[in-house]
Amino acid sequence: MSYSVKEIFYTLQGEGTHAGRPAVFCRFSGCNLWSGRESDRASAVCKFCDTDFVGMDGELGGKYPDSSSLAKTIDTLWPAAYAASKFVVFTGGEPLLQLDAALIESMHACGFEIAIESNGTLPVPAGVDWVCISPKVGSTLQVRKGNELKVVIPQQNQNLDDYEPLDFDHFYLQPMDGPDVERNTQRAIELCKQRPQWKLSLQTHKLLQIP
Ligand SMILES: C[S@@+](CC[C@H](N)C(=O)[O-])C[C@H]1O[C@@H](n2cnc3c(N)ncnc32)[C@H](O)[C@@H]1O
Ligand SMILES: Nc1nc2[nH]cc(C(=O)O)c2c(=O)[nH]1
Ligand code: SF4
Ligand SMILES: [Mg+2]
Repeated sequence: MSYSVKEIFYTLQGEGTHAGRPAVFCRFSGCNLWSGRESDRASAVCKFCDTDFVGMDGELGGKYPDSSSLAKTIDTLWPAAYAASKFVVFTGGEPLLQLDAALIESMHACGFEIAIESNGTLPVPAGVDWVCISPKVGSTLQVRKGNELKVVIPQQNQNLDDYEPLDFDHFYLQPMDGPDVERNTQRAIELCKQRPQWKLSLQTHKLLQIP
């Protein structure tokens, strides 16, 4: 199968458990919860997205004809002398619309540990090494276990009680970026203190002004 990729870049993971860890990000085009068009945002299931995932016009974006060509391109961004710590994050858009067994196999063959950032509405294929799920109110959460659950707050009609029984190793509250980010951050801090099952996840790449 071919893959539609918006961009591929090497940076530090900004969020969650692996914040600060060098990673190649592969951002797939397209999402099942928003078209990516501003004119559709108000009527989308997910209305607060901070990301342009439309088209294939970013750095190293394009249509990759097969898994080995995509894996090879991702591998070129990793410093060759440090092959033991190869780490790729598949995101989007929604990566589980495209990530399949062939690409997982090709990434492992290149020596990569594989992480995903997903909205949790689609099944996770076998072989993914780190599963981060960020549920969206108004969508049906299919993935109920994984490594980290990263809930963006606040969302209308959100109830953290719905998430606390799920089978994740880490529970994060991430303040929604936008005009109210400071207020949302204070709210996240208060909620973590009230419900210490949760930890704070900041989007450190934005604070650092790196990709
Ligand atoms: C752009 S999404 C792509 C992956 C996947 N579609 C998902 O939603 O998890 C990557 C991460 O950014 C988070 N995110 C998106 N918009 C945000 C915003 N305005 N403020 C804080 N986090 C945001 C998402 O919840 C998700 O954890
Ligand atoms: N540095 C950095 N860390 C990230 N963690 C999750 C991201 C995403 O957009 O999925 C992201 C991103 O876009 N950049
Ligand atoms: S599900 Fe993820 S990629 Fe899709 S619109 Fe929401 S935050 Fe953006
Ligand atoms: Mg991002």
